[in-house]
Amino acid sequence: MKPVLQVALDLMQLNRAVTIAHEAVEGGADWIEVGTPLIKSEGAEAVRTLRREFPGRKLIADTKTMDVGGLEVEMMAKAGADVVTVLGLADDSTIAEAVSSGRKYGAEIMVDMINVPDRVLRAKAVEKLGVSYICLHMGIDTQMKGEGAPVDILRKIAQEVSIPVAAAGGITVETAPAYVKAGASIIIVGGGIIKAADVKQSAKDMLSSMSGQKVSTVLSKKYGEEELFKAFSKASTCNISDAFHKKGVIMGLRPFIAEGVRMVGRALTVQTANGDWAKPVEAIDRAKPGDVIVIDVGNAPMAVWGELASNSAVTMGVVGVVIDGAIRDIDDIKKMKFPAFARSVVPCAGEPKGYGGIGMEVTIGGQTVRTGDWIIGDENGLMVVPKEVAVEVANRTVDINERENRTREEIKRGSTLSKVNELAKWEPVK
Ligand SMILES: O=C([C@H](O)CO)[C@H](O)[C@H](O)COP(=O)(O)O
Repeated sequence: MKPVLQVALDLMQLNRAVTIAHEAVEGGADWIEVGTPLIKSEGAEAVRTLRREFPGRKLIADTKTMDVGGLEVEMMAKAGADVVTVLGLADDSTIAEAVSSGRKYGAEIMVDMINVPDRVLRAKAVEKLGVSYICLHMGIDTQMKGEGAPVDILRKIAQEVSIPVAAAGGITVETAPAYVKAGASIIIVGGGIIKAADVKQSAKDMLSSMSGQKVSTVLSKKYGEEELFKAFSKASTCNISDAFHKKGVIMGLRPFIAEGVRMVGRALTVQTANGDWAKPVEAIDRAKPGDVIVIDVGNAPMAVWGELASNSAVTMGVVGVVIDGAIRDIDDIKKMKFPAFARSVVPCAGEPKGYGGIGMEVTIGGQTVRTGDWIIGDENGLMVVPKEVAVEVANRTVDINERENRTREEIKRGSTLSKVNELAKWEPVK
């Protein structure tokens, strides 16, 4: 049987959700999910509204019920939901009450296995409680660490239960086919559709992908450790700053970077003294392709880097230089389009005496930088992302960038930033 496409309306704003739902249904989406964020922002009114907008179409209220299953299912069923989600982590009595209430008020129960330790065992157990669907789900925050819903677990669940199994969690046109092949009857997609400028086409593409056709997309899957260069190259330092909660911004250095160029690389750190260019230049020979040489010279006035060092760096595949101090030959360096960030430009350099060292932790523009940390720079400025959190920050960065693309599309259609975000409604009351 053809798998069902369920579009998850994970938005705060109900009017946006209705518009996106219509576009998704025009693109062929089968079921409509009132996403958890939408239920938390608008309550049962969101379910009522979407019920009115889509009479006869399967409507899922993603309440993620953890307690008081009977009452929550009653509320959602009365508001028009056909399916209500309950967490697999909930007590059996919560799930049993939800099933009873669903039978009374006309709603089926889908059990969301998010963060359940043994999902196969739990799926078999809840099936006995009378639920109608099992959803193998990797939550959005967990996805940001580069993890998708495990296909092998889905396959095992599908083999062990006789009720339909859904898959959810960062699914894109690249990853959907594997879940269908593993036995998923329902493919639940949020960001992989609702972030698109053209939601209708995105839903069509998802359905094509689910039927086995090769489809390309601008909406990204989540990235792992080995794909961070690609991930950080997809968005600006502004997106990174938003994703990293304004941490990691290297202050006070001037960008000497060509328009539209983004410097992305892993730091190779250097410490030196005023004007001493020995260790900065020796670091070039120790660098790996894709490194950014990051020099701590304590904002000293004499240059420790110039055009010859930049040409050497290009030879070694170094992608840029960051100097908490002075640079020279900036006219030539700009002509080379070699990304450079420095506090000042001067004509004078010092002597190669060899003070300092290579590879140690340094402080640049108020930020700690270690060899291996990610350094990203563009015309907006310079960021450092510690290696330990780089996967999560990179995925959140790409997500922010993609959500902005949808906002931009709605502005293009005649809205404004404050209207799209309903700023007046959501100004903090305290
Ligand atoms: O249930 C969901 C999540 O917990 C936010 O409420 C999403 O609907 C589900 O993860 C599908 O959305 P994507 O992961 O963005 O495809």
